[in-house]
Amino acid sequence: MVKTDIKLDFDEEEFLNKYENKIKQYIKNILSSNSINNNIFEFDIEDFLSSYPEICEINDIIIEQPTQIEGTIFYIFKDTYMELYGDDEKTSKELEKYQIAFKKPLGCDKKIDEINSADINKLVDFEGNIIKAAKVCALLKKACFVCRNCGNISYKTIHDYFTFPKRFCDNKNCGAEMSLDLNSSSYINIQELEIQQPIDIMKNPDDPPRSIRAFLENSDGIYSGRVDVVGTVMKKFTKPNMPVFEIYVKSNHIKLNESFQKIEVRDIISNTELMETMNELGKKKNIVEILSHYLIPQIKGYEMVKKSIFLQQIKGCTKFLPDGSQLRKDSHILLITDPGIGKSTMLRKIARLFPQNAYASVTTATGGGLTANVVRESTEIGDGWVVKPGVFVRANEGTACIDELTVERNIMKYILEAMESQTIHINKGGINVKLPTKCAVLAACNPKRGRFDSNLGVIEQINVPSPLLSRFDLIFPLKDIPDKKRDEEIAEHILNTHIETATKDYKLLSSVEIDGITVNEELIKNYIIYSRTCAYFEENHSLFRSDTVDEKKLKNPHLTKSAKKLIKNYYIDMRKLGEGDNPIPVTARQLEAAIRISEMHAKARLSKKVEEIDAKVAIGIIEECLNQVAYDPETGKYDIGKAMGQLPKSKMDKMDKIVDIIRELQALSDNKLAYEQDITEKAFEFGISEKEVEDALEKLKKSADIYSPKFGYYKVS
Ligand SMILES: Nc1ncnc2c1ncn2[C@@H]1O[C@H](COP(=O)(O)OP(=O)(O)OP(=O)(O)O)[C@@H](O)[C@H]1O
Repeated sequence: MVKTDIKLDFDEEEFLNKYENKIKQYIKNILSSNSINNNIFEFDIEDFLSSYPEICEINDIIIEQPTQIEGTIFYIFKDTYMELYGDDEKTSKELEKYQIAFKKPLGCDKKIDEINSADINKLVDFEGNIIKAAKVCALLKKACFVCRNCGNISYKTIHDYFTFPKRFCDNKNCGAEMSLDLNSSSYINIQELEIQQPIDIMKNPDDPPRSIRAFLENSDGIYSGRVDVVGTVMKKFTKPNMPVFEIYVKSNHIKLNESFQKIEVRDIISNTELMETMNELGKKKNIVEILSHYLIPQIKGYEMVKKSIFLQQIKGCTKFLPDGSQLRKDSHILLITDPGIGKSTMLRKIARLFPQNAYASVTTATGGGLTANVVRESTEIGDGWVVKPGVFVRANEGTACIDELTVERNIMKYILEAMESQTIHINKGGINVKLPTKCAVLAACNPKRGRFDSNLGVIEQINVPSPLLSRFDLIFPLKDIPDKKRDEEIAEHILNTHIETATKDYKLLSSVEIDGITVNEELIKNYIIYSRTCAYFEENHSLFRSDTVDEKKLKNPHLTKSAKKLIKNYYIDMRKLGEGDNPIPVTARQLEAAIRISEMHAKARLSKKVEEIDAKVAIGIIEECLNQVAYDPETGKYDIGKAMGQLPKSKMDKMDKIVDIIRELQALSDNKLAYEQDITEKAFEFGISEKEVEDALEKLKKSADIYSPKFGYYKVS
């Protein structure tokens, strides 16, 4: 008879009579075929019941009394282990470090906002996003007690973290209080987490999501991601001498959720009819335009922007270099919009499309809120330093929708790393960790002066430093220019949207028939997942059915010779325009953007190759962008500097000219200073207006190329 070290309120004798042999046989089978990781023996309830369906009631017993059953099963495990591998003192002591973790219990999955006091001491299974993670600490798990009176030694498993363990000698004629021998006790890793209800599984996504504190035993350190947790609901006094408790979850089985696409794709490839529908859709001409149009039905117009956003959701091809590093497949898009044209509506719509898509408005989030924060907060264990994943981390594998984007230089490097290498390194407060940010960025902001001015460079109109600006594949200025026809269309659209949402008689916002196929938001989402993961390559199906998807084996479309030729010729022709003293029209970044967008378009057509049509569309989108942000009306030429963060070359030339004028005037004057009036007059001879002189002097002072030792006078630095 085994004796657990916990006061039992269940009949262990009866439990063992009924189940011990089958549990022992199950453990023996597992031990002989698997190694034990991390000192955790995972008791897979679902797997156990598949071998012993006749005792399915054991699942409910475990759910109702997990702590007691964990103790009993541990001692059965210990007996079995020693039967198999020897029962010497050393093995017995070694085994003290082991733990039992329950996984895949049946019928106890809950949403975080459903976990309450009725679940105390019961097993629950829930999923959520890690919003806070403390550093890994050591927990006294198996306390060793020694009786100073009679020398008796005994062990006690610690389940309740918030009461320090005590023990009295269980020798008959002793009963003295035992003392804790910390050196002979055994410890395990423990990490405190805060896990939040995912919005996509909330009844009302607009409610504030609830979170719960979880203590993860045997943690290797997990700081972000969506996780499945199996644990026991515990209670902790909130205040001494008050019978009021806070609830938390103690767990030793947490699993990073499978990648979202994988779960969705598995549902899709098991639905032959759905796949046939989508393969039919993929064959339609202009399928990309059609689906892009219906992606954000509540916003009228901006078809090119919607197409780019639709393609961004599909993502480029998964490619690895020989050293295993991955080429960025995400396209980042920046919308610079006049007020009130619908950017927030677009971003929120995309953020709600998939669980991996996340929304943040920089006016509320700090820089760390975008990448990750390491802050000191009240924690139950550890020294208070916690990691709080930001929107780029929460959007891993999805899209980070960043509204009101403004970036101060001091946080730029973090965002640059997140967007380019798609990871962020954290090393603060004793926490040193790398978090994945494999997300596309869909950012939007208003121009500083309220309206976008095509004569000015982008960098002059928004608060985004140039190194960051050059990471965006596409920059679209959306201007609110009064236009009778367009205003009528938008007014009609907004009014109809309001009528439909009031009468619930959806037309604009509902599904649309395409050659007998009903296309609604659900189908578009499935289509995006189907094309993004290249599940239309049948040879990929086996990958998605396996436990882990080896992305290196994933089949992707690749550039055909004709597509490659088209992109290369476009790039070379554009570069020719920058020869001599002309501004540089495009750089290699636009070349890579063209490759990524071509791949997205090919996948959006469910094509197994990236063909000329895809390259043409990609070049068209990039040219549309360049026309709006890189075209310099003054010179009539493309100047990528105007778009990607430098001043237009025409403006730079004028500023250089003004510095030359100051230098000349300095040399001619007694006080070696150039008077502003003289600078303006001289500049006028070169066609530089007074306003341009004023702006240039301001910029030159800011960049310390010149300085003003006396009001109205300037000197070259
Ligand atoms: N082209 C459009 N089609 C349909 N609705 C539109 C359009 N433009 C604006 N709206 C409506 O106008 C309102 C303002 O939109 P939204 O808040 O997204 O604008 P915004 O660009 O974020 O404004 P701001 O830049 O000032 O924050 C929304 O209700 C939106 O539906």
